[in-house]
Amino acid sequence: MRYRIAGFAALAVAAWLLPYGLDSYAIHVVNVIILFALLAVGLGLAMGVGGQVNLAQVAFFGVGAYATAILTTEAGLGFWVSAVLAVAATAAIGLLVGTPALRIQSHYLGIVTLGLALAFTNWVTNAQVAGGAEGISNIPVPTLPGVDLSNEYLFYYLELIVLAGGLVFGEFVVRTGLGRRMRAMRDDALAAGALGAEVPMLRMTAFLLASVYGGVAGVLYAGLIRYVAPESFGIANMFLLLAMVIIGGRQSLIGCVVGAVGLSVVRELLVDHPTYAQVAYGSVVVLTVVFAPTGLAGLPRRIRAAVGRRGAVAGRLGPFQPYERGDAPPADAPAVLRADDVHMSFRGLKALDGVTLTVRQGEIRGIVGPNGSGKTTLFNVISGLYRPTGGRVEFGGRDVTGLPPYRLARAGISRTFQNLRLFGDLTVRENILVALDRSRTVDGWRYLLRPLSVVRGDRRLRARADEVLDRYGLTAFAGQPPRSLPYGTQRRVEIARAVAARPRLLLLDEPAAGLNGDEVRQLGEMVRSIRDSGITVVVIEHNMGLVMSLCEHITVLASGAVIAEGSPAEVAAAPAVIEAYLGDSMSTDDVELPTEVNR
Ligand SMILES: Nc1ncnc2c1ncn2[C@@H]1O[C@H](COP(=O)(O)OP(=O)(O)OP(=O)(O)O)[C@@H](O)[C@H]1O
Repeated sequence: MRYRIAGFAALAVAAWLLPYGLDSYAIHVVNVIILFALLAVGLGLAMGVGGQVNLAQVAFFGVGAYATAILTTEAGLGFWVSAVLAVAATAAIGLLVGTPALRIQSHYLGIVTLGLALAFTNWVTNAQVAGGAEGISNIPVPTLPGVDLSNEYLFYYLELIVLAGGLVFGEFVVRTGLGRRMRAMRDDALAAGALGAEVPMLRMTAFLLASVYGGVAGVLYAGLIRYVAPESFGIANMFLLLAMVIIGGRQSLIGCVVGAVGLSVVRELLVDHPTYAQVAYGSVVVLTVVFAPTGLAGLPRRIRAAVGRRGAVAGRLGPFQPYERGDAPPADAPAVLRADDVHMSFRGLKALDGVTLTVRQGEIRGIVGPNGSGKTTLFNVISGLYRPTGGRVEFGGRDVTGLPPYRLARAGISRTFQNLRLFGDLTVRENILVALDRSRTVDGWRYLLRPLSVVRGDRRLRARADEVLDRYGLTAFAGQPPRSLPYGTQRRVEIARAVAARPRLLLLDEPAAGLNGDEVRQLGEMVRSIRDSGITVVVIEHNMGLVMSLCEHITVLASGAVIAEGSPAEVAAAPAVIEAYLGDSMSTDDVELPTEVNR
């Protein structure tokens, strides 16, 4: 830490002294590089942190620059008033460009944002108000009392301060709740939603952040160059910017700056050889993607991980510390969950065919059935991943049919997944933090206006996360990415994460899959303790030994319909169940299933 602070201090001093060694051309180049760095940080926030492909970043830059140009020259407003309006306009455009992200993702989103960016260059090339192909000149010099900003040496310091502010703010976002939820969404949007992260709002926030950085860079560009023309905001610069972010490392904001500086220097060196320049950028990008997919900034971590894998001793999984017992629910406890005649069809295939089910408060309910009988689909409907094609789901007496996962999670439904959906690039502690964090994305204004309250809130969450880690014996792995852990430990992290969301109803999808005998026994104790703390549990499981010993009630599904329900003994004796898949081998005192179902 001390080295890091010393490093930053040395860098700050070097940056402050830099203009003293530069001629007037070089300082101009540096000023342009800083603008690219600011753009790259914005792009890094949207793409690297939020996982949203955004090929409109240079268009945001253009909107900021053009809005400043138009407002100062045609509307006659002062530079700074125009600047504020220009950034607001860019933010509005950013939200507009982000709207498609609510429906489409990955390369499709890339195509749409690129299309919108091209539409922008087309518009400015043809619109009279934007000066057509000639652009707009005579933008006034920004005024600052006592500072002559027509002097590029002084403009450098303005840019430097803005870039430093942008970096600090970006890092602040990345390392606290908002950025953590965005990173969780990037790693696994589905799991993030199931833990209460408001995925649509987070996607819009990613575009909002990118556009604000783009807008600010645009304003500075207008003030620096005092002339705007369409070619500065075209596709060539967009790809250059993209290359900067990929080379530097999109998941690290510092990496984005490094990429911007590095590639700009290469561009400057190759300025007399434009043909080779394009080939050079392309080659560097390809080499980076192949040999350092996390970019230059990711290299130290990869090296550390590689060395650590050889040398370090893995931490030990501690024992689970049971929860304190809550009050036992009364015998006539109300229903927490009610599914009423739920249907779910996939292009004609009936995965659920009129499932009706009531789960009372304080129960541990087992859901069993042959492969493909609709168990996971039922969970997906209850947790909002699928909107049922028919029927109704009630939670806590309220109709919640078709609500999005994040709303159901916030209402008190939490779940795990059959194939583990941990956030791979977050640490174990951060995985827990995402679940603990209930702040609303719309409260993101606090980052600007009440940053200290954000910091305090995050500190409280971290203390609670440490308690959760301690209870589940995971403290030794707190700082590690989950994928480095043994499978059984990962399963435990997922359960800890689901319970950290403080649900009233916990859905566990095959929690014993892949566990050894001792781990299954521990799992049983864990689930019982979770229930005793006051959380109702529904568990899908193929391990019949576990189901029979753990669940008071079992629902059996076959071909998407409930074929039996009752106590373990009743279910085991039901002829329909035996016929459906359990076979004669099933009885209450012989609970092992044939190997193909006992996994
Ligand atoms: N998204 C989907 N698109 C198309 N078909 C689906 C989809 N999800 C599930 N199905 C189909 O619905 C049926 C029920 O699947 P589901 O995963 O719910 O069964 P399951 O009882 O959980 O099975 P398993 O025990 O193997 O996990 C299967 O035939 C499956 O192929």
